[in-house]
Order: sequence, then C-alpha cells, then structure tokens
Amino acid sequence: MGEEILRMENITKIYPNGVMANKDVTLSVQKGEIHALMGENGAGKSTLMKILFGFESKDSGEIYFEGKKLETSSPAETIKQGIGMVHQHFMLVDSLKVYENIVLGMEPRKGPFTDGKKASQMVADMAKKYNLNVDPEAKVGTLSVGLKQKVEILKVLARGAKLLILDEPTAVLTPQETEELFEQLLLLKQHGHTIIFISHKIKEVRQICDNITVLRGGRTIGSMPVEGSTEEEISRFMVGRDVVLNVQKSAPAFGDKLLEIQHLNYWNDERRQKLKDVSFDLRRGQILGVAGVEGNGQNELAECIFGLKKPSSGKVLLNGKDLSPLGIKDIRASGVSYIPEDRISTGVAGSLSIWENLMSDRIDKPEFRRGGLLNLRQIREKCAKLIDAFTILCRNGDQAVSMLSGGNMQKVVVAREFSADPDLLIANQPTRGIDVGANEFIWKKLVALRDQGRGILLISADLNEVLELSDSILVMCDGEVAAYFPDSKAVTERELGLYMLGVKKQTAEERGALCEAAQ
Ligand SMILES: Nc1ncnc2c1ncn2[C@@H]1O[C@H](COP(=O)(O)OP(=O)(O)OP(=O)(O)O)[C@@H](O)[C@H]1O
Repeated sequence: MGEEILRMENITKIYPNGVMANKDVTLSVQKGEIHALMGENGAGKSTLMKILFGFESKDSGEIYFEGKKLETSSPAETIKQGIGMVHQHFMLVDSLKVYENIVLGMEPRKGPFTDGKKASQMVADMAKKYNLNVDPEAKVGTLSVGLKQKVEILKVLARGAKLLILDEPTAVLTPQETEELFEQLLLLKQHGHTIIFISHKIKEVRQICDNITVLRGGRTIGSMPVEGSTEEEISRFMVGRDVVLNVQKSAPAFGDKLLEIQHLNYWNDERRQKLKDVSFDLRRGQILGVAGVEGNGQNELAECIFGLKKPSSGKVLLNGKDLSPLGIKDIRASGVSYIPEDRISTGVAGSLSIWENLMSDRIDKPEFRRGGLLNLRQIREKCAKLIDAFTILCRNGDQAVSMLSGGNMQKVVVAREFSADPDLLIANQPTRGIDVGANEFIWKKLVALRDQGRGILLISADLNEVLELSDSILVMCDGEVAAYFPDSKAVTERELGLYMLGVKKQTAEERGALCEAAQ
C-alpha cells in the first residue's frame, strides 16, 4: 500500500431541491496513482469533485489532503492547497497568448509591469519538463483542441497542483492525441503527481489507471485495482448488469437519396471560411459517420443543414426539396431532427422543466391540445413514458432541467429528437458524457432508425463510435471533406486519425474512384 494523499470520508450532499447527490461517499486516493472515478449518469461523480474543488459545499463528511483536514470554500483556495481541476469545457481566453493564459493572476512582475519574457520562459521550461509541447507565444484561439487541453494542464501545474482532477479528458481528442495525453499523464505520475480521472470509457481506464472507484445512486459501490479486472466486471460494477457495447447490425440496405449536400460554403462572422465546397449524399437506410477533430467544420455543417446557420453558398436538399430558404420550424416539419453537440446552450432550456423541454417541438399538435389549451394530462403521460424509456434520472417531469446531471440532460435531448420520428437525424456527439448502459441503448436506437429506412448523419469525435455505427464515413479537416469511405469496414481508426489531422487527404479522383467501386 502506498501513501494516501486524499481521503474523502462520509461525504453527504443534499442540493437545495432535496436531491441527495452524495450519500456517505468515501474515496481514497494514493499518492502518485491515476485513480478512475466511474459511475452511471447522475451517480454523483461531478458533485463529489465539485465538493473537493470547492465549487460546492458538503452537508457532512471530512476531506483530508496530505494527511491534513482540508477546509476550503472556493476553487481559488483549493488550488493553493495543491488541488487543480482540468475542465472539459476549457476555461481559456482565446485572444491571449498561451503563456499569458497560464500565468493569468500570478504573473511575474518587473516593477509595476508584468515580466512577459520571464513568464514566457517559465512556461517554455514547464512545457519541456512535462513534455507538453506547446508554443508559449501562440494565441490560444489558434490552437487545436488537443493543444488547448495541454494549456489547461500547464495552467493547473503552474499553480502548483499536486493532485489533478481530469473530467472526461479524452472526449474531444483523436486517438493519436489520446495516446499522447496518456504518455503525458504517465510522465506526470513519474514526477509524483496524482490524478483523478473521470471517464465513461472502460478501455481507457484499463489502459491508464491504477485503481477505480465506482459510484452508483450517490453511494460508493466500491474500489478495485485495474490489474486483474475485466471490462465486463467493471461495467457490471457500474450499471449492476451486463452491458454489451458493440452493435449487432445487419448489412446496410441503402434506399433513395435522402440528403444531398451540394458545394456548401460557409463564412462565419469573423470572415473565416468554416465550410469549403462540401458535397456528399446520404441515403435512406444509411448511417453516415462524420469523423473530425472538433472545430473542423462539423458543427457548421450540422447547423447549416438544420437552419441554425445560413450557408454562404451551396444547397441542402432533403428528398429533393431545397431546405436552404426554410427556418428551423419548417425544417423540423420536413422531417429533420437534431441532437446538438452543446446540449447546455442549444439543446435544452435549463430553467424550464423536463416536460417543457421534451415537448417543445410538438406542443402545437392536436394530440396535446384540448380546446385552445394544452392537454397537460396527455403531455405528462407522454413525458413519463419518455423519461422511463430513456432512463432519465429525475424526480418527475416537472423538475427543471438545470438540476439534472450532465448525462441526464443529454438524455432529455436525445429522447425528444428520437421521439420526433425523423426522416433524417443529425446526431452530433450523441453519446458524449453518457454512461455505458445508456450508450448501448442509444446505439441500438440509431441502428433501429436506420433499419426503418431513415438516414442518420452521425458526427462524433469518438472514433470507436463512428467505426462501430457507421455504414460509410466522411472525414472533415479544416472545413473540407478530407476523405470519404463508402464502406466503413475498409478503414482503420489509425488511418482515420491521419486524415483528421490533415496528414493525409484524398484527391477528388481518389474519392470518386472509391465511390464508383462501391456502387
Ligand atoms: N445543481 C443541482 N441542483 C440539484 N440537483 C443537482 C444539481 N446538480 C446535480 N444534481 C443532481 O445530483 C445527482 C448527481 O449528479 P452529478 O452531476 O454529480 O452526477 P454525475 O455522476 O457527474 O453524472 P454524469 O455522468 O451524467 O455527469 C443527479 O441526480 C443530479 O440530478
């Protein structure tokens, strides 16, 4: 047994609305280990980490860090004690340089001024020490997601963090970037740092972590060493039943052309071209996966199809009809559903109830009206069925969505968009932050939709998901179609990564030949 660096003992947290998110939770982390914190959506992982980091207060329990009782009430105080958090949504200032972000609030001074040269050198030295290669002088706004994450890690290290909390750090990375991150985490471990790694990905946890603690329903289910444990054991531990995370799907039977994207170009408000002459078709009965590092035009593509953005030029045809002049409501009525990537800002209205969010697109339908009024009984019944079918963890449909855990918010969006019975579903990161049980459920639903002859445009940064589900794969890099594989089985994860990073790019002829061969 090593030396215990962190002990959270009998932590209980009841939110003001009465939800008991942590019940008597105990977590013990050894110095120098990588410790996975796992559990279903709503199990209480984020709450426990927010308490540790000083974002939330606990109702009872004790925290000991390096043998001393930790009594902090804000992240600023916690970081001074040596505990840092690397957030999933980066908290960086795009217009500042890398080193400026890293030293923000703790700048070395030269008289009354910041000593920029010294700060930049300090960051360069740190980057070298931890093999986190990033140019201290680069503007953060110009960096890739993988590099921004390095800046976040350096920021936490610069503040003296001995214990780092990483919240689903690989969700946005390519396989190559994930491998690189893992090497860096192992190096941090060699330097004596301790890491708490929140993840839903069992494969990754088994690759990098030493021990796992599993929460379920706000309680600690137990801890176990990774060595000697199987994937099945871990998922059973988390969900309480066996989960099969691979899809049984029959060979595709492509039907008519459903979606045609023709020479789509889009310039954003900063006059940057985010889509460059994008063209492709999607057929009925097809799952077309779009692989790409985040920020390479995938979101703009989805938003142009769904009417959230107006393309600068080009066409979007659904069943031969041009969607470009239509607004979102009419596009929905034409049979398009959309699971947006950013569920908090676009997917849900947090202050509204679960039922309002689930029903927002169909409240005008006769089945939910009685006279001129809403038929609340009917609405509540329908809602309860969706809550049940999609296992949304809540008290009832009247609860505000903002009170749900991240994964459960995502389930609200997914439930609404699936139940709209679309012809075309645009699913942008549909399982991000979702636990293994719900992941299995959503994958099955996507395949069932495809088997009913609908079309699915699946955008995902999770290459495993793209490869498991897609019939065909399109890779986007820098706003362009970098590659198109009519048969997803003809390409490996590693190869996709090379196209995603811009190392390789198909010519139009190569793409044409592949498509012809597949016909
Ligand atoms: N601000 C809040 N107010 C009320 N209840 C909340 C709040 N935040 C979370 N909860 C509830 O606390 C419980 C635990 O949520 P938490 O976010 O800690 O889960 P989690 O394990 O991190 O889930 P996920 O994997 O979905 O991120 C859930 O039932 C959730 O609805």
